[in-house]
Amino acid sequence: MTYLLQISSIVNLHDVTNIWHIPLLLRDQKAHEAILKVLDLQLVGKVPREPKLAEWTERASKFDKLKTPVKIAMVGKYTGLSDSYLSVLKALLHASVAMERKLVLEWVPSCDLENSAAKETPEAHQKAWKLLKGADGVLVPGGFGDRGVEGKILAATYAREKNVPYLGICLGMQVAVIEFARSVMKLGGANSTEFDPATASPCVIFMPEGSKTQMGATMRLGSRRTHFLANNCKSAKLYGNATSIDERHRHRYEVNPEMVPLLEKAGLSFVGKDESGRRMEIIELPNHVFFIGAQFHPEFKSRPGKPSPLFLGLIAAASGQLDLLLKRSCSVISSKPTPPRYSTNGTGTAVLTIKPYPNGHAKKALTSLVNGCYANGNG
Ligand SMILES: NC(=O)CC[C@H](N)C(=O)O
Repeated sequence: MTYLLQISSIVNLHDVTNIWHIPLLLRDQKAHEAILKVLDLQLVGKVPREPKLAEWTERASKFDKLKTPVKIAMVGKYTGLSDSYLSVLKALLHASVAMERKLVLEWVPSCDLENSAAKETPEAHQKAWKLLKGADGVLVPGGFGDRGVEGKILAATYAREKNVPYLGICLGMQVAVIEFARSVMKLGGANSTEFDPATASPCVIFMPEGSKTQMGATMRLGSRRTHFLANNCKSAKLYGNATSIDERHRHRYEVNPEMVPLLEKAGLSFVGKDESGRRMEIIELPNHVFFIGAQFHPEFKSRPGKPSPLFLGLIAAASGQLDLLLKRSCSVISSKPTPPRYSTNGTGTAVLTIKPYPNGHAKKALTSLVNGCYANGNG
């Protein structure tokens, strides 16, 4: 069979400084017109509308110009395979762009932080700790299985004790709870039953409605509602003083509701819960510069022009801009929500000029944002 390919249907995508330039290359070569033609979606007698890419263009070109770095240590298991954490990586990039910082990501294999690595692989151990200690912020992403968990717990201890900004996602929140129980409440053997089914202090447990024998379709998945219980907490402010938010989930274990009163008494705040009030969604340490854990995955809803509020908070805290961000975020929300908008104040510092969208998801792309830039230029 012979296909006739129209010359107008051939586009050339050469290497660009960052991936956000690609839609612009497509537009320049009128790829949108070719696609509409092939799909027979052209309006008769009308010229195809030009794609609205002004904000996108601004972001793509500013992306290339960012200089001030923000260094984030990503403490995980598959640090050799960045694609395993692609959504997290992109969410960090979106937030860095919004906060006008060049993202420098340090991959820290959690196993290498563990005490056993000091003997077995001393060089890797030293390197991992050097990377962690050199970072402006720490992120512990989601994960399954016990390999490297003790290293993640050590990273949480480090961030808590040294007042280094910390964002824990799903497993990253669970390890922060385990760490708090062990170090602050002195419950030495505290653990998740995922890693130690016989632990005497099960601060993270298997969810009652789950099934251990049937792995398919038994996870708590998808979009669920979180209700904020304290509106003076950082996360509620970051979400524009929202009373509730919808974020996406993917987990089998949860913070043990029976242990919550004890954890709270010892100083850990559970600021977001599900509608039943028994399922913990967000933790915070009130006296820490930024120590937040979320049972959900905020990275899944992050977009280039509307960064996830929790990622924005991490990057803001890691770059000394959190106070400013929170001050603006907690101003009165109008009945008609508007997206957060930033401009520069001439010193390269981001200034939030418009109140955030209450559910944390801006309806349109942020304007006046200078770029964040991940080292490989991809994003
Ligand atoms: N996505 C995750 O991080 C899951 C965390 C943990 N393994 C659980 O199933 O609850």
